This record gives sequence, structure tokens and C-alpha cells, in this order.
Amino acid sequence: MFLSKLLEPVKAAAREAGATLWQMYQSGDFQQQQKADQSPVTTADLAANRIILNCLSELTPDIPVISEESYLVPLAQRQDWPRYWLIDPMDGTQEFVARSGDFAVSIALVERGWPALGVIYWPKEDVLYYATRGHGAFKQQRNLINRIKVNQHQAGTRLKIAISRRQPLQPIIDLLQTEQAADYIALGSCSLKSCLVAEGKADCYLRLGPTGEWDTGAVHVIVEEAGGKILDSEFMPLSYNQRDTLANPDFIVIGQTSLAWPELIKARRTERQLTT
Ligand SMILES: Nc1ncnc2c1ncn2[C@@H]1O[C@H](COP(=O)(O)O)[C@@H](OP(=O)(O)O)[C@H]1O
Ligand SMILES: [Mg+2]
Repeated sequence: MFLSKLLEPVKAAAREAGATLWQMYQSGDFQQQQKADQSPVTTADLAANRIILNCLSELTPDIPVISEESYLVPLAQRQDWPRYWLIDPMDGTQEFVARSGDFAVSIALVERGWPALGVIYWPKEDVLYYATRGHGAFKQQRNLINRIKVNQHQAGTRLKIAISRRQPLQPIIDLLQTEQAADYIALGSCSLKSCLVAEGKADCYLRLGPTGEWDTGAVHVIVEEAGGKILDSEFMPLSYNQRDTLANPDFIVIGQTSLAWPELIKARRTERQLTT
């Protein structure tokens, strides 16, 4: 009940932030700088951040927020939060700057360590993807709302794999078991690629390299409610708000969970940045 009451105001907040991103994208009226991790941030990310923070503080003044673009409070202070908002005001800043249009607003509510509500807004297509735990995943384009489900992959056919526009393909090919043939769909933004899996247009999304918990929070619940999973490279679930860092390990978004994924994709031991 609590989650369903939050859904419409959160969709409205994502749309409002997305409209500002789209207006700044079209006008070109923004400045860019480099963050400490060498990823870009723009005045559009910061404007969208302010809009979402304002909306959430009116909606739920008692629920704290973790945002990619806000100060991160120390683990000791946040690790016992029963619930918090986890937001990425713009997932795909590089794409925004490179003018591909593949950027999205991402807002999640995490409860007791697990994303329970997720909303993604893609301004270029005026599309919302959203889900609340236990109630299915949906895609909304203007007033048309459809329930989304992952693809049922036919054994022995080519896998459809979503990949980053900005990363080399070879490390992804190297992860596939040698006999597995694949077609690749290049798209910007972690959230939008995960939504491709949720709506059945890709069978999986392989992500190597840096991302943050804010990149997977909202899509975690959308993908799971559509029938898929987000797993690390040892096929274990991702965790939230349990470490000093919010850096994610490499991960895979899978559609049909009954496929023998370890027979298609090699598991890899990674150095999780466990600092606690
Ligand atoms: N050098 C880097 N350091 C940290 N995160 C990075 C990064 N390069 C990409 N990312 C993460 O990957 C996301 C973009 O994914 P993609 O490459 O699929 O478009 C970025 O989202 P942001 O745009 O929100 O920063 C960011 O979280
Ligand atoms: Mg971002």
C-alpha cells in the first residue's frame, strides 16, 4: 500500500527532472566537468538532482536519500537505515554530452537492503519503466501502459546481448562460452540497457567496469518483476548500502532465469571492493 501510494508522485518527479534534462540537452545550455573518478558531470545532472531532492523531501521528509550527485554520508550513519531513496538524476551523462539521447532518470526506494520501487524515465522517447515489489513491471508511453516481461530464449539460437556504446566489444565476447553465438545491441545508460532486458528486447546485458549502486537500484526491481535477475560475475546477487563504497562489481542482467547461464557465460572471480 505504502509503495503504490508513492509510485505516481515518483513517476511525476522523474518526468519533471527528465523534462529539465531534455530542455538543457536540446538547447545545449549546460557546462561539463570531470569528477574524481574521471566520469563526466554536467549542470544538467545537478539541476535534475535538485528537482528530485525537492520532490522527495516534500513527499517523504523522513526518508533519507543517497544520490550519485550528493554528498555520501559515512557507512556507520547509513547502514541501519530501514529504507532510503537511491537516485541517479542522469544515467548516461556521457551520452548526453555525445548527443546520442540515451540518458535516463533513475529513482529507487530501497527497503531493508532490497530495491522495492523503481522508476526510470527516458526523456528522448517519453517512456517510463516502473515496478513495485510483487506487482509486476510496466512500460508507459504517454497514456499507453503495458506490462513487460523478459524474453523466453530458444535453446540453440543466438543470444541478444545489450552492450555499452562506449566500451570495447572484445572483453564481452571473451566472456561468452566459445560455442555461443550472439548479436549485440549497443545503447547508452545502464538503466536503459537493463530495461531492454526487462521488456524482452535483449536476453541479457553484460556490464564490465565501473558503475554505482544508483545505476542498478531502480532497474533491480523492474528487471526482477519482469522475470529476470541482476547478478555479479559469480552469479550472486548485488548488495546495497553495505560497504563504504557504492561501487558495483561487474554484473550481468539476465532475462529468462531458467536458462543455464553458466553454460553460456563464464563466471569470473572479481575483487569486490570490500572495505569493511
Ligand atoms: N569512469 C567511470 N567511473 C565511474 N563510473 C562510470 C565510469 N564510466 C561509466 N560509469 C558508469 O556507467 C554509467 C553509464 O553507463 P553506460 O556506459 O552504459 O552509458 C555512468 O552513469 P552516469 O552517466 O550516471 O555517471 C556511470 O555510473
Ligand atoms: Mg548519473
